[in-house]
Formats: sequence, C-alpha cells, structure tokens
Amino acid sequence: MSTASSSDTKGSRPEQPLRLDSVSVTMPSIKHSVANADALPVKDTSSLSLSLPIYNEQRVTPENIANAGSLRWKDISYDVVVAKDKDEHGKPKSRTLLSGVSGQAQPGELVAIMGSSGAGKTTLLNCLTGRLGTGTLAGTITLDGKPRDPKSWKRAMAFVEQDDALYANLTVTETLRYAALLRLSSKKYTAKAKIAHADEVLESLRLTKAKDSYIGDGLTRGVSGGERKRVSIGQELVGAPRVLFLDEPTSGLDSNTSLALIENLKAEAEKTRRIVVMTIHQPSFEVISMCDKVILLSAGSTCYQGPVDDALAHFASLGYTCPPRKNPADFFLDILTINAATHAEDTARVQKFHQAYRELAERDQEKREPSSSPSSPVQSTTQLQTTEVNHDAEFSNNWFTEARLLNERAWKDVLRNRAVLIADITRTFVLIIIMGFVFFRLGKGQPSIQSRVGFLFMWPINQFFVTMQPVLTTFPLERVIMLRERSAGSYRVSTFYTAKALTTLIPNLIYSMVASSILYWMVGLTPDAGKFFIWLLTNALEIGAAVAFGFVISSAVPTVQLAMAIGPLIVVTFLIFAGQLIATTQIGWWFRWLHYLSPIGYAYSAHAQNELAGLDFTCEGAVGACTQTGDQVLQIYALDVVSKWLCIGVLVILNVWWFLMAYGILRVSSKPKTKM
Ligand SMILES: Nc1ncnc2c1ncn2[C@@H]1O[C@H](COP(=O)(O)OP(=O)(O)OP(=O)(O)O)[C@@H](O)[C@H]1O
Repeated sequence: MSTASSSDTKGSRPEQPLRLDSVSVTMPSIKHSVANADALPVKDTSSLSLSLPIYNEQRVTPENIANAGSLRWKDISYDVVVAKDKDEHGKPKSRTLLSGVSGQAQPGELVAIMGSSGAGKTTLLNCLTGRLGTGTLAGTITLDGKPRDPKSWKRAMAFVEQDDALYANLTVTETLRYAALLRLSSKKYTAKAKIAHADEVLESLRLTKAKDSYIGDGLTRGVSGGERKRVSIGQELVGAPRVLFLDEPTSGLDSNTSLALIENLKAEAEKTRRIVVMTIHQPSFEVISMCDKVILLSAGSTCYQGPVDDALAHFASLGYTCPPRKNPADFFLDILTINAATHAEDTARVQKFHQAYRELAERDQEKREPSSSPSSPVQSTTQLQTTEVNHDAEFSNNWFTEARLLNERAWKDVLRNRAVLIADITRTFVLIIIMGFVFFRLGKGQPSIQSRVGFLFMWPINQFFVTMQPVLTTFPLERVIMLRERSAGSYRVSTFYTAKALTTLIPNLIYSMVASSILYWMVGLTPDAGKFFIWLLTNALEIGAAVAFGFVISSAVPTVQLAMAIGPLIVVTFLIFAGQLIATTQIGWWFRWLHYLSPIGYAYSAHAQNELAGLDFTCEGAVGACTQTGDQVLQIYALDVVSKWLCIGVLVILNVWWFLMAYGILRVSSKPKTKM
C-alpha cells in the first residue's frame, strides 16, 4: 500500500506484463574459463555490451528492458538490541531504527535517500542490500516481485561502500579488468569479452585519461579522489548488477567532482536501465536536480518519496514552502532535522510529515489498485526470472582460473610495491651485516660457546619477528578487499588464501635463504653440506610458521591495531619459553605447555643440535672448567630434550596446523553476511 510515490501518480513508467517470447537471449555455447584474453578465441563480445548489462549475461530487447521489474520494499522495520539500555527486568532493550518504511525504485531511476544525520539512511540502505548486523529485520523486499534470493541477490545487486578498498599498485584498467574476469561467468564469456566489457565500463565512467594510472595510497601518489570513487563504482558495475547501491558516494569530494560523479551515475542508470539507489548528505542544487526520486527520512520513517518538485509541492501543501533560490536539499534537511534545542517542536513537525506521507501513500495506493498491490505488478514481470537465471551460479570461474587470476593480481601488487621491496631487501642486508660482523668467524675457543648459542638463539627470534610483523599490517587491509569481493560472490576463500600465502611466503623464503646462507659462512658454523641443508630447512620451516601464525592472528582480529597489539605479545611469550631464557625444568607446569608451542624454541633447539652435536671446542680462553664438546653444551642448556628431527617434525606440524587454522578462521569470518 505505501509503495506509492508521486512518480507513480505521474505515471512516468507504466508497468506492463512482460512477454517472455520477446526476449532474445544470447548465450554463447562454447564453454571454457579463461583469463588470458589475447590467447583466446572471441566468443561473443557484443553480448556484454555496456548498454545491455541490466540482465547480466542475457540480451534483452529495449522494450523488454523498459518493462523490467522494480525493487520494492514494504513496511520495513529494523530493531537492534542495545546492550547498555535495560528494561525494568534488567534485560537489554531493543531500539527501533526504522519503522514502516515503504518505497520502490524503477529501472533506470537514480534514487537519493536523504535525511539528517541519524535519520536512518545507512540503515535503510543496509536493509535493502541485506548487509545487516545482528538486528531484526521485518517487512518485505522484492525484486521483480519476488523476495530476494540470498544466492542470486549477491550478484543481482552491487554495493559501493563509503570508503574505498582497492589494490594500490594496480592501474585503473587492471582493477576493472580483474573485477570483470573474476565476476563474470567464464561459462558464458571469453576472457576477451570480459575485458572488452571492463574497458567499456572504464570509458563510460570517463576514466580513459586515468586508465594507466596506479590507484595509489597514502605512500604512493595515484588517481584523484573522484577517479578513485569512480573506479570503486566501476568495479561493481563490471559485474553487471541490476541494482547499484551507493553509500554517500560524494562524501569527501568537492562540488564539481561530486557533480561529475552523479552525472555519470545518472547516465549509467539511464543507459543500462539499472536501478541506482544512493544515500547522500547535502547534495548541491545541480546534484539533487539530477535525481529522479528522493526518499526523505527522519527519525527512521519516511517523510516523503518521489521527484524533488513533487516533494516541494507536498511540503508546501503542508505549510512549509521552500524559499526562492534556496537549494531544495538544504530546505529538506532544515525541516526534517530534529534539533536538541527545539526537540518537542521538531518532533511534532516530523510526525506531521510521517502522517501526511502515510495518507498520501494510501490514497496513491487506492488509485493504483489493483495493479499496484505489492505483489501483483511484479508477478507479471517475474516470468522473466532473470535474476535466478543469470545470477545464481556459485562462482564465475573454476578453481584454477580463479587461483591464477588472484595470484597474478597479488604478484603484481607485491612486485610493484617498491617501498616495501626496498625496505625488505635493505632490512635483509642490514641484518646480514649486523649479525654477520657481530658474530663474525666465531672459532672453536671457549668464548665461542656462548657466542654460538647466542647466535643460534637470536637468528630464529629475528626471523620470526621480521617475517610475521608485515603480515600483521598488510593482511587485515587485504581482508577488507576480500570481504567486499566475496560479498559480490567473486571468488572462493581458498583461492584468495592460496594467492596470499604464496605471495607472502615466497619473498620471505628468498630473503631468509639468502641471509641464512651468507650468515652460515660469515659466522663460521660447521662447514658440512648436510648440516648446511638442515640449517636452511629449519629456517624455511620457521619462516612458514611465522607467516602462518601472522595469518592466524590477522584473520581472527578485525583491525591492524588489534593484530599489532596481540601479535608481538604472543611472540614475546614464544621467546620467553623458547628454552634459552629460562630452563624448561624451571618453568611451572601451568606454563610449561607454552614451551611446546614455541616455534622459536623448536628452531633454536634444531639449530643448536645441528651445530653443536659432535663439535669439539678448544680450551683457549677458558675461565674455570673447560667445556670440550658441543654435546656437553646441549646438555647444559637442555637443548637435546627433543631430538633435532622431532623439532623439525613439529615445525612441519605447526606450519600445517596454523595454515589450516588461518584458513578455517578466514572462511568463517569472511562468510558473506546477508540477511534477507
Ligand atoms: N547497531 C546499532 N545499534 C544501535 N544504534 C544504531 C545501530 N546502528 C545505527 N544505530 C543508530 O540508528 C540511527 C540511524 O543510523 P544510520 O547510520 O542509519 O543514520 P544515517 O542517517 O545514515 O546517519 P549519518 O548520515 O550520520 O551516517 C542512529 O541514531 C544510529 O546511532
């Protein structure tokens, strides 16, 4: 009943039953999944023409597109439990953020959700997208008259969040092309067709000038703020969604850039007949004039929905006239805001607006009966069932194609990150110089015993710290990108994880192998091929454990700050219980288990046994008793309690366990949370 708006009363787009026989569907028959466009035969690039993506992967004739179904929401309410507010029984109270909100958006429309801060704009957008927290959602939301299906909905819609999450070291073109390659079905399109589509999106978003620029970040200069936002939008558009949601797309942009962006969105909506719904704070006159419809919210309820001019006429009829030359957006905010100082007066006014809109919507509804009842118009269009036909595939590519694309993208990002590469290489050589010259050519005298043990303890600590620390700072940020791309159904967790693990492990292994090899000879450890190999193997396994452990922490916590607080704390614990600082026999039983979890301890013990077993020392420089063999040293430090091979075996187990554990945590924590 309350889905009516003045746009309906104007009859701007009558809904007509859709005849399925008039829809020409182009479904290329060759099935294969590919990434390298140049290596491929072209199947049907034209079928992905930008002007046709509304039905994602189907060709639809213009008149059928015009008849396509709408997005409708009816009596939406959303309640959350607020832990700190208690009722008379001491139970947490629930708070209603939205109540009785109804509305609709038609294909090709640009719809702006407006209201003062706290009015419920973002909450409504989240209800419509389905990306909700733990609250309770009531009401109905339909696309083509059918309730959203969680499986197909994530591909039928796209959500551009307020803050952008993009790979800094990819160019604009690469960002959009990877998005297309990952999101569009390989069963239906060749890589070439997908790339052509991405390039078309790039052009339509007027990004041609910036196509070869890197996205950039705080460290490296990249595209401008407006271009960055357009790339974020383009990334979603390449998936050819039917509905595009945007949360405050103009925030942080100057007025000209905002205007250009909204012009883009308007043109996009018109050209593709896509529904575009956005929240917007304080649009300029030009921006608000471009919106086909505004949804005005205050205190979690609708005050008006319809074209701007109709809204102005509606409020004028209630005694609130927009002064001449005043921006309607500012006027709406003025009359919809509830200020603390004039709370009672403002609340009464807003309630009057709620009531007036309810009555208007009911009248509108009656006029439109029976065709506009919430279910009937849409049932007529559901015959097409495009959403289900086109968006229901679990993933667009097979596992190997996905893994290859994600690896390619991740390697580009790693190898182009000059600052990090230079820092890592410098760090490796500084460590070689410091450690190598401090522990240079230790010899076999008595003082070399302490120095040897010191080096064999310091090196694993060093390796663990310098490897794990960068994982803690980079992984949570990439996880944000992954969560967003997974919400759009772009790929599996396993392929992302494989790419991330390889691009983290391989560089770290290279740095470690180079440093460990040089140091082995600089320090003067036993020149024996077998021992040298075990030294490298132990170091490699420790690097694996450090990366895996970094993944465990960063996939379990939501922010870099938390990861950085927890990570070093645990590593210091590993260090304390590694067996050098306190003898295992002196650790209380309640703490002793920590010793058996310490990868640093196992690496230290394996290194010590590898180096000291069978080694003879001279008594040169002895003060008091002379320790003549390495085996005696192992006994003094209790470093042979767990055998060398068992230490190596446990390092293998820790690698497998932590890599799997991180994967499990990531899988659970990255499950797209859609509430329908
Ligand atoms: N999970 C939550 N628990 C409790 N209150 C919430 C929760 N989420 C939102 N709110 C409250 O609901 C109201 C509407 O929030 P919402 O973010 O939708 O407002 P908004 O109109 O988007 O505001 P802004 O323009 O400032 O972003 C606010 O008062 C907010 O504090």
